[in-house]
Amino acid sequence: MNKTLTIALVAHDNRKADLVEWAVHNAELLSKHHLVCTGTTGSLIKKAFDEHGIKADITCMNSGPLGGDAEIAAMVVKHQINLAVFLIDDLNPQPHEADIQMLLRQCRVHNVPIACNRYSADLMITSTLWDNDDYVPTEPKYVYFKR
Ligand SMILES: O=C(CO)COP(=O)(O)O
Repeated sequence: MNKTLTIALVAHDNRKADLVEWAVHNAELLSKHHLVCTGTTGSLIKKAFDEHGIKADITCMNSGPLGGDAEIAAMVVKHQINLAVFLIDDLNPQPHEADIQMLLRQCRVHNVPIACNRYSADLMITSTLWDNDDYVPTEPKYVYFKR
């Protein structure tokens, strides 16, 4: 991929091992991009990258329950995120469910690709569309009533 992307990486506690493993597996590619993570996810990815001698540009926001998802959602709204990988723990409740839904919703509203499993993440980071200047993503066509 020739473009430099800003990629959000977020995982719930029970999915962090999975995301760290995925990030290390794809470190060569990820190290060419800017990574924005929620606090704990980012510190674990940094640690794993350090252990493997991988240099990467990683920005850590607040921890998810303390507003990290909300900060990344705000970046999505401002079109500062090109791609998000969000491994959600679908089997346990989270105290900040509202923020999680907000991040997912803002990615849908602003047409930001978001992978919620590793298979989707693999497909998204290997897509040739990133470098295809003729490809223009179709925006969602919402019909809504203005109040
Ligand atoms: O809770 C999260 C996402 O909803 C992740 O936050 P942390 O990476 O800080 O654990």
